Amino acid sequence: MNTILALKNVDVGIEEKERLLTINLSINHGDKIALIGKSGSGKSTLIKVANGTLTPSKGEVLFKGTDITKLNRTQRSQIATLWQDLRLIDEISVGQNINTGALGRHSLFWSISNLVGLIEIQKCIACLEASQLSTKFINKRVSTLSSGQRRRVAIARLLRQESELVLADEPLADLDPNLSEIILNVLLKKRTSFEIKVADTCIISIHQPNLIKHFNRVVGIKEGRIIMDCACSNITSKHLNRLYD
Ligand SMILES: Nc1ncnc2c1ncn2[C@@H]1O[C@H](COP(=O)(O)OP(=O)(O)OP(=O)(O)O)[C@@H](O)[C@H]1O
Repeated sequence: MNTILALKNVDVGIEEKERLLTINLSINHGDKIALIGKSGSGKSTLIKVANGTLTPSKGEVLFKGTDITKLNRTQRSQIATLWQDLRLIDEISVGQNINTGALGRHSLFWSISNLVGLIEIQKCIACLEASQLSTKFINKRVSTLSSGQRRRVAIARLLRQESELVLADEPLADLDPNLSEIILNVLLKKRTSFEIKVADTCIISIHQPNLIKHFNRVVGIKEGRIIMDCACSNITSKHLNRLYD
């Protein structure tokens, strides 16, 4: 099994409130993981630990065998995150925001050029199309967009990173059912007609249990502990009741 990311005996928040407890999770190349659980169960916390921005109080996180805190810039750029709060830059355009997804692969000169004016427009257009946003948005400021449009800009930025691993925290929030299904199919690489490389491996937190059939693995969190980790074909209503009661 080709493990991309491993969380080993991870605890978060011992001194305050416990947010994650004894998390052991191996993510293998090609896994498409639905991360589910009640609000406040620890999904966002797990995603932040998995991308290295939140340091566990105990345990370790390894990306392809290397301690996540010791990754260089190129290795780090292989992990793309869609943040729950999106973290878009209101003052620049949609296209420029999308390009920030590629900063990890480029020089400081490239970053500055992107701030002066939009560059590599074709790549931005491919990401916009994959995110189901019209190219007419490319020069608009993100501050003028609706919440669902902003989320899709963040998804386009995620795709622009062309990473090996995607960690997406509620990418389908604010989206209607039709768009949710299309975007999910893009993130799961089931819809591939775009000029953009999509990661083979992903963890996607969702609040819609009816969508777990699209994934091949389901991880369920309850009160900071993983209480379910299995193939989605094995999930029963009993599992879901236990998770959400
Ligand atoms: N910055 C923080 N400092 C301290 N505790 C936090 C912080 N962020 C979250 N928590 C707590 O950690 C627990 C898990 O929160 P988390 O955001 O990971 O849940 P979640 O499953 O993503 O919830 P939701 O579905 O509502 O987004 C909650 O009890 C929350 O109050």
